[in-house]
Amino acid sequence: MLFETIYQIIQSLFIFGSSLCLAAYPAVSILLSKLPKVPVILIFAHLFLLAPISSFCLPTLVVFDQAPAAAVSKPAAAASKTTVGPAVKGLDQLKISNANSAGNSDSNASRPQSQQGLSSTPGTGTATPTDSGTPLVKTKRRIDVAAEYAKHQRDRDTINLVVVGHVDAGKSTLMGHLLYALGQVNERTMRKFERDAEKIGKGSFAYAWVLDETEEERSRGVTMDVATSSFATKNRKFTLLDSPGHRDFVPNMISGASRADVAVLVVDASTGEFESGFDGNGQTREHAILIRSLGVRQLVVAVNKLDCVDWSQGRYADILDRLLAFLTGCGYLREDVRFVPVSGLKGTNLVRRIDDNGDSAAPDELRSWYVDETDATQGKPRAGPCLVDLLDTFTMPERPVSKAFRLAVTDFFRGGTFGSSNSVSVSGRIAQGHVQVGERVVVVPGGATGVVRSIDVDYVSEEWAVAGDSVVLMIQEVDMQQFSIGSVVCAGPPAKPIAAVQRFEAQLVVFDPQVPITNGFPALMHIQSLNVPVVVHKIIETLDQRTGEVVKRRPRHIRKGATARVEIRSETPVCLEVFKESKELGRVMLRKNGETIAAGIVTQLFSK
Ligand SMILES: Nc1nc2c(ncn2[C@@H]2O[C@H](COP(=O)(O)OP(=O)(O)OP(=O)(O)O)[C@@H](O)[C@H]2O)c(=O)[nH]1
Repeated sequence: MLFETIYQIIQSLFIFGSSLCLAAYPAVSILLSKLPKVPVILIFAHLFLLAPISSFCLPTLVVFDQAPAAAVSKPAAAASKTTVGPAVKGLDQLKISNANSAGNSDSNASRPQSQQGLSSTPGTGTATPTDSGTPLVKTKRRIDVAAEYAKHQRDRDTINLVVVGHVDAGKSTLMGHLLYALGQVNERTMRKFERDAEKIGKGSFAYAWVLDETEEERSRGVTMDVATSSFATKNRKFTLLDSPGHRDFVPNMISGASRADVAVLVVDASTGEFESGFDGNGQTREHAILIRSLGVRQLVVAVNKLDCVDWSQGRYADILDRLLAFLTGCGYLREDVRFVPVSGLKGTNLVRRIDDNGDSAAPDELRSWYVDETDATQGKPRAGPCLVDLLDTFTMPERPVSKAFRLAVTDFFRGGTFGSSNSVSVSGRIAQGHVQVGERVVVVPGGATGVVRSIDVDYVSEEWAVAGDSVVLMIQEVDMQQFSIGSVVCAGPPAKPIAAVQRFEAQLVVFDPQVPITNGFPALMHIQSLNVPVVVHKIIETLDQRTGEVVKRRPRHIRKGATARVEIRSETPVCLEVFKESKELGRVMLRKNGETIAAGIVTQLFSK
């Protein structure tokens, strides 16, 4: 304070002196002109000296007039344009924020400070310190993802569609042909698939090659892992998950199905083939039960290879009756299940109706009976809907966007599009919530944190993603060893991450195990993409499936088809949610000796 006062007095004296000199200058110069011997140069030198000093003093005075607090409370737009030194408290903070919004600084600077990420919320676009305290997150402005999603929901919402069915039912051929007919595969590629498939004696698999991409799958003519693709119909966008039908690959099929909203169940209508998929241990039954247990409600049944039975209406009707009885018995609603007669190989009834404006090559047998009943009542029968028509009417499932972010990891690998060695790319479907670039996330189990550096949604780079999106997140500042299949990436603090437990209670529906389930029964538990050994530690009680009332307490075993409450223990920590909190992360499936024996929901978690 004292220094300031003295400094101000000196400045005032200088200003007063220089003003006096200026005012007196004309009179003095006349006087000097009469006295040529006086050293005029000295007087001019004095004036020149005073001028710069006073021009320096004036702004300095203005700065000291402003209290530091006033500078902080100024809007950021004004503050970011002021080139005042770092001594002015508060402005250095703004500079960090602006520097962090590289490439976005213009738009950021013009917004009020409250919107510039100056809040202390982690991962919200501020200079978030790392463990070592250094600013880490080079984020863009914080996006209100829920609001953005609400605005663009219709344009961007994608339905995850899984294709299931018994081995060789024709799933890959059907979907490969559909993708080709929708223009997702170009002519040249298709002709190449045909030539190459022909060369190895697998000509009939050419369309399947669109989805079966590995050499082993192609040479064996068997899908082994889930293939992902995408396509759009008039009103819907789909992420397609083509799953394997062979019983050896059911775990892969579960991994695909656990990401699905809706399904196409493909059945082979040819003589004897429908029966081998449906009766006994066929995968038609197992897949239908599995996807229902995983939460899939809406189903299109593609009755395929009808060309092999001359498009027989009787065969179609028989398959429809048998499947409908079975499907409604295992929890599907009649109105959520639709049937369509098709040939994946010939491309019949896939993307066009078989009436006049549609497929001119459609067989007359099919034309004769496959009519749309609603139009028939108006006296002008037209062909029934094709596969794409039915896909187009799937109801968009609700996305739990407002819940805390959770992504169950399906796959992970070091680095990513930026080739950064200290980052890990993880793929999976967002089970709930949303995420954006720059956000801090936590990996469970383990609790390691990292920062989302990039997001790919269906192979397109995006700033944010929401529940239901199939994504690849590149996460920085986290070690690859922190991840495993089944890890769950969660919103960072202060949000509560998912629990990782080794003991929990579940309500199971038991299918048809070879050996009855008793206390201490070992099994393999599937949750999302994770398979983990567990033990049914204790059967608590059996329940009435319809009313939920207790039938028997502490029974010795669980009968086929019964519902029971059990305690399950796992060898390693598993990320789980109680079903009523999260439908996606609260479902479990038990398998034993390659057979699905039970499916259910998590009802309680125990920390120890
Ligand atoms: N005639 C006829 N053959 C078909 C039809 N659809 C598929 N196929 C044949 O059935 C065989 C198996 O087809 P895929 O598409 O590989 O069957 P898939 O269900 O995907 O097999 P997996 O995934 O390994 O279970 C191939 O030889 C196809 O050409 C059809 O509509 N009609």
